[in-house]
Amino acid sequence: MSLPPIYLASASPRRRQLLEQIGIVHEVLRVPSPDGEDEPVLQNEAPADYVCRTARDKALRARDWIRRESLAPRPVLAADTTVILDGDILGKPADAGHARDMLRRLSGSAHEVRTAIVLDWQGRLQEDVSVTEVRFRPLAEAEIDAYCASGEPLGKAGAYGIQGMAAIFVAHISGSYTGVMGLPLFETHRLLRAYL
Ligand SMILES: Cc1cn([C@H]2C[C@H](O)[C@@H](COP(=O)(O)OP(=O)(O)OP(=O)(O)O)O2)c(=O)[nH]c1=O
Repeated sequence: MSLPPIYLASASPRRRQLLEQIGIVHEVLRVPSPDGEDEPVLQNEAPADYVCRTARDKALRARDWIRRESLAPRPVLAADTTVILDGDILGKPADAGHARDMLRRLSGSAHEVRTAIVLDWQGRLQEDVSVTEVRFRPLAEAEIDAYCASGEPLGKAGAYGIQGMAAIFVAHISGSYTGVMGLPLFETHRLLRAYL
């Protein structure tokens, strides 16, 4: 069944690649964001709420941008990926030192990766979320250093990319591999098929 073309409101090359993988015709919408950093967490906001709110905010910023720029109306897809360890949100690392701290924490234990997806069409927001448990084997200091020096942790939630060199850290996953990468394809296709 063919789906209409959509806007992908994301600067993430992974999300574009994943959407291409399942043949969804799309145009990348580059909505100017306040800065390239993670949105602040609100007081007493649970990680599960944070990831959904952030994805909704991205979709709503895209809605405003389409209106302001008088772009052709089309469904908008936005997403947010967050790594959660012991109830703490591990966002994108600010620098290599920050990445090293996160990887030390992830070493030898299991964490959760949540990716919220939001579809905005005809004035209504529809959302879904994928939840994946990822377990890292214990990491040696030297491999954490080498991984940080590679630059791969930057721009990625939790300071790693499962699709890159960090694949060798991942002992087990339970959930959605594409969700960890940034766009859960099963849930995304299901959402688009249900509402478009
Ligand atoms: C855990 C993990 C995250 N990531 C990436 C996916 C996301 O790009 C990023 C999480 O940041 P997000 O804030 O979800 O997304 P983004 O800022 O990169 O892009 P945009 O808001 O414009 O859509 O981390 C991986 O590529 N691989 C992984 O294994």
